[in-house]
Amino acid sequence: MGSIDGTRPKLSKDNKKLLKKQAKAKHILLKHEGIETVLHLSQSLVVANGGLGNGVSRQQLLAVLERCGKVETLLMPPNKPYAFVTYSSAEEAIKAYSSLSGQELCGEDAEQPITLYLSFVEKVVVKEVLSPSLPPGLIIVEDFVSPEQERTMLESIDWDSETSSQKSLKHRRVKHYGYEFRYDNNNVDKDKPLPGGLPDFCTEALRKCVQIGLIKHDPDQLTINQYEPGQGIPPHVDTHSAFEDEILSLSLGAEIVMDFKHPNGSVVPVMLPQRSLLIMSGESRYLWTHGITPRKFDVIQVSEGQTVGTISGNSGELTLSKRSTRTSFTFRKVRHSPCDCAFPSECDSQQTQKEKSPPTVGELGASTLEREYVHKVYDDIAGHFSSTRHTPWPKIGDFLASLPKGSLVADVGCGNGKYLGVNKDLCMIGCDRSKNLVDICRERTFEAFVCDALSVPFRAGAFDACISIAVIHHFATEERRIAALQELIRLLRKGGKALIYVWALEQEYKKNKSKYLKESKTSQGPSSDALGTNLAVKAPLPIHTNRTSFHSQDLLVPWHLKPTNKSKVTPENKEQNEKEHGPDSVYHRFYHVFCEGELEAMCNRLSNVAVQHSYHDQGNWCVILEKL
Ligand SMILES: O=C(O)CCC(=O)C(=O)O
Ligand SMILES: [Fe+2]
Ligand SMILES: [Zn+2]
Repeated sequence: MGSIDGTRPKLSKDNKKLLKKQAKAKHILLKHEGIETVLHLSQSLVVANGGLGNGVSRQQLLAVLERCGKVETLLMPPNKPYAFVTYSSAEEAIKAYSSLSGQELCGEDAEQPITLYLSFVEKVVVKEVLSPSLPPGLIIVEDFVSPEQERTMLESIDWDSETSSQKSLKHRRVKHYGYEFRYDNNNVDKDKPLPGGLPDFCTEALRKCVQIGLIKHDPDQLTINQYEPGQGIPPHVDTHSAFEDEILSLSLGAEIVMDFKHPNGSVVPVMLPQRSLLIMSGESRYLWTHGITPRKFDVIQVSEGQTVGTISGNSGELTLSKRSTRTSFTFRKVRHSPCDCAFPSECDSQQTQKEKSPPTVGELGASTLEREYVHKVYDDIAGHFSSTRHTPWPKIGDFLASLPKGSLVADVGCGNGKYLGVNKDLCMIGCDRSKNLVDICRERTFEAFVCDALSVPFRAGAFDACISIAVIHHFATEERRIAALQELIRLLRKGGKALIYVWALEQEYKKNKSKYLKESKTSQGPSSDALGTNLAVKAPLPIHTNRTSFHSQDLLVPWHLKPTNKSKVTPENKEQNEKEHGPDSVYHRFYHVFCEGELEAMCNRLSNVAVQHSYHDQGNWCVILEKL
């Protein structure tokens, strides 16, 4: 406000801008990270925009901070857009606060300079995560080949000879020997070995593997992957039925961090030093995915002697390492009989056998089921349903708040439009299968239209972000759930984000009951046992008792319709309702509730996305995806 009382010194335009930006940075820190800044002076500061996540390295930030005094500690949490510095005295911290706030810095990967904003913090608290241990069955042998051998091997690759076994994939260059690996079916043509077998320049390294007893099988397939900085490979499990247990990967040319993920969501970043050999076997080969995040820098440990293995979560020891060209030699042995590993959930050999038993909900059955038990029901209960859906969930609000101003966002399955208006800085468009719900959105003056989530009439890559809240669990088969996911991803531009929520089988997580279980009320109406309606008899699926734990993944969930202002009960529609849904007006919605890891595993099967975050929120499994 343009104060003219003359008591306050007039701030320059630049100063005002700085203060405004600083206030905004403080607000974001508090809102997203729970970091509380203080007004009084202290020895510690938070440096907003000075984090590893901003592409700022420890060395770079230290150099700037040390101009103002002696730095006692500098904590840089992995992937975060801030760092914490503690000076040996408050005077030094004050000096830093006044001279560095608003200062521009060119990050290591800078296209644009970033601006630092400093604020005082009482004390520095960062959740220290214990250094994870390596996934079981994973071994790294350092200095597996000599620098001379490395050079010979790299120089011997004939990238120029155009063969079908060499492809320039979007994310990296590849070349196959022994057998061609097909990226369309993630398998090899076992009866079509490539002429020439494995090249001679590998013989020495392979002999060493056998000699020191590292492997049981002699590899007969080699894939050479070459990654430029910024390139990677999506998380995957090498197809069980394609290759035997041990998979070897020799890292040449440069080090890189490979991420291993367990289906329960835990991620273990593993440093693969230059000239090291990685051996994946057992659980690490069959159950964990491995992948390389496409980026130009890795977060690594500064402490010397820590060049191999897992990266600690200790933010006092982390920095960035610039990637350079890495060439990996992945050796595998083609499998000629079905896999009988101990991890059937990830095993394609063991799944095919399962799929031979008759499906419970066939493809044709699936769309009929969805029509009767999802689309029609939502249309009938729209008014009442909408009256129970008003408060946006905080984490979904946070996701929307994190998107840049002006982002174009699709809410696929928007229901009553609960999220369409939560962030006025976004341009949001909703769609839903239920016309009555879409009408409610329009009454609320939101942009919304009717469409099916399997086919959203927008051009591919049109959106900066998408949300899919409580939608995918309404599809009756896995293929349709994957198709819905793919459609969502199709809408995203490269680098675009999607937030997905599905209902969880596990309604109690880490000893906490979800809101759904806690809200158990006696007024919830009859339990499933009392529902002897026609529908229940026709329904091929178990009927769930509301506010209790789930006993099956595919089920019908009752909805007890109560009249609302919008859906006034007239004698006529009461009669019609009772005819169709029994005297209680109980409707049933089909759900497939997801078990732990299921949503993430589904996402990981898609080649063009990376799961950025995966969590449990109020009885839902949730992921944030980025389109690659
Ligand atoms: O580059 C690597 O080390 C891994 C390559 C890989 O996982 C694959 O080709 O399946
Ligand atoms: Fe692999
Ligand atoms: Zn298997």
